[in-house]
Amino acid sequence: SHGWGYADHNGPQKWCETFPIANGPRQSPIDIQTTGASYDAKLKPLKLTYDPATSLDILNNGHSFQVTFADDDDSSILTEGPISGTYRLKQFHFHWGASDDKGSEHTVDEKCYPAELHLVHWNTKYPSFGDAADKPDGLAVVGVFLQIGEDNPKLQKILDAMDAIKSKGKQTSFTNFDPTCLLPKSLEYWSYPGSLTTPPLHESVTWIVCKQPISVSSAQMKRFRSLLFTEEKEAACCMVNNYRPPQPLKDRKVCASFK
Ligand SMILES: NS(=O)(=O)c1ccc(C(=O)NCc2ccc(F)cc2)cc1
Ligand SMILES: [Zn+2]
Repeated sequence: SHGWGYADHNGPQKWCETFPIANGPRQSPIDIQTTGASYDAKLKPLKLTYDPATSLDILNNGHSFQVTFADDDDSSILTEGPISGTYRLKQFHFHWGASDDKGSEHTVDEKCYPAELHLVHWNTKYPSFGDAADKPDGLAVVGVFLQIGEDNPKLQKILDAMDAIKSKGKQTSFTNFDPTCLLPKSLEYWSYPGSLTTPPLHESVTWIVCKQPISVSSAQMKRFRSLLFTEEKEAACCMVNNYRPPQPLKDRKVCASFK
């Protein structure tokens, strides 16, 4: 199993052997040091316009599970915020830990959350996601932290679909889902120039990390952890700790949309 993963033999500490950009100047995630983030009055509020008709299916890709969207028109888009132009929603996915004390990719003053949601968008100045994915202004990912609290009813449809995508490569229809329901009440955010947090680690992402988390219960987190990294025919390995640790900030500034 030569492919990258999250185990000791193929995990984040090894990715630089195949993807040297892993040690590049604008890698993600990072630890967001709140006192170092500067309020930028020029930053606009995020504008997320999603059409539930664009949701297609849910897939276990062996690294996470993702809900994929039709992106052949401007039905589900991100505009305003720190970006210029229009970015189309391609997919969303999560990262999480083996226990509630870890799992997020970004951290806030070294605080970890049990999970992090990523809504992945690509810049329509390029013809497709694949074309945008390696351009410095190609992608914009909205990150939302999950914190342990009450059962989150908005996750129910996702959790119910998990039984059908337990192992790597499994996929099932997932229609009429509006990811707006996964966003926190406040869309105040931090933003910084970064990268994909998994190989190929392209430095093409404008990161937009929401300050306010959404809730998930411990029981719901246990269901995330029942997914498998492995294919049906392989020895089962639970999908947990599928997160990259924070990377050096280097010569970057984090800006804040709020005081
Ligand atoms: N965790 S994250 O939000 O930073 C993230 C988002 C998307 C991808 C991705 O699409 N990878 C496959 C891929 C990458 C480049 C391509 F050109 C084609 C497919 C990876 C990581
Ligand atoms: Zn991600």
